Amino acid sequence: MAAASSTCVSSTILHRLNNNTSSLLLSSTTTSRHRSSSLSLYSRNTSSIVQFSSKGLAKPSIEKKKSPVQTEAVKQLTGIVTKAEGFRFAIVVARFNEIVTRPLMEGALDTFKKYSVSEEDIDVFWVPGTFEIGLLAQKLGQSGKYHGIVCIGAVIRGDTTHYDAVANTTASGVLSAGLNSGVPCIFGVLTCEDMDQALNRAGGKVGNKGSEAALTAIEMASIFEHHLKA
Ligand SMILES: Nc1c(NC[C@H](O)[C@H](O)[C@H](O)CO)[nH]c(=O)[nH]c1=O
Ligand SMILES: CC(=O)[C@@H](O)COP(=O)(O)O
Repeated sequence: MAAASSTCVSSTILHRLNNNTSSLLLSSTTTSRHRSSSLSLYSRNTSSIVQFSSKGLAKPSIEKKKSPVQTEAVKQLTGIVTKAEGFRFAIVVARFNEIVTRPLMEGALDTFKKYSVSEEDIDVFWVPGTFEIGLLAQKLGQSGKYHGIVCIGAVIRGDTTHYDAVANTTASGVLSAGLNSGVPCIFGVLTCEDMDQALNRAGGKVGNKGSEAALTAIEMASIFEHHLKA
């Protein structure tokens, strides 16, 4: 097949392939004037090379993707939770559904103490509801007084769509507080269908999400303190 016609055919094939598949790179090489050009389609998604020639679609040769080589040179950095002494934390907790948020807050305090965070280095701030958490978390982060902010609330679905508004905006608010202040703000807010789900996560059979949030705060504070400081 002459190069031109094979290119024409190739572009047709490619057009069809492109319509049905994601990115494909086209490269056509002419092996010699007298031999048909071969078209190699490289799919970015895999390392497979599909070869076309005048004799039709050749059997694809699947190259086994090489896994990235792990070398000693690659640093793997994590937080060190056993070095929490001296870290200062704030807990912002919603009073709404206090029957749930208080045990969550107490779980966080227990975990901080278990990991040697001094009681003098922990401040607890009570806000009316979960929706109010984000703004205060950002202010506390921007104060420069804390290595981490634990945000605790319990949003429990009622009869209206208010749940979605509170739950979603609170998640965004806590994320923004961390991004805007540069201080880890940890999302320890329960979003539950009913009170049983909430109580099970506030020291019940599923554990204590407040305790988990405190441990996350220690790990993140450690990454910032031990790996990001100049
Ligand atoms: N329904 C829940 C609320 N609602 C109150 C809001 O958080 C907020 O205080 C109010 O909208 C005024 O801004 N709060 C929760 O923490 N949990 C709920 O289930
Ligand atoms: C998450 C809420 O705001 C919810 O508790 C309020 O209940 P309702 O949707 O019945 O007003």
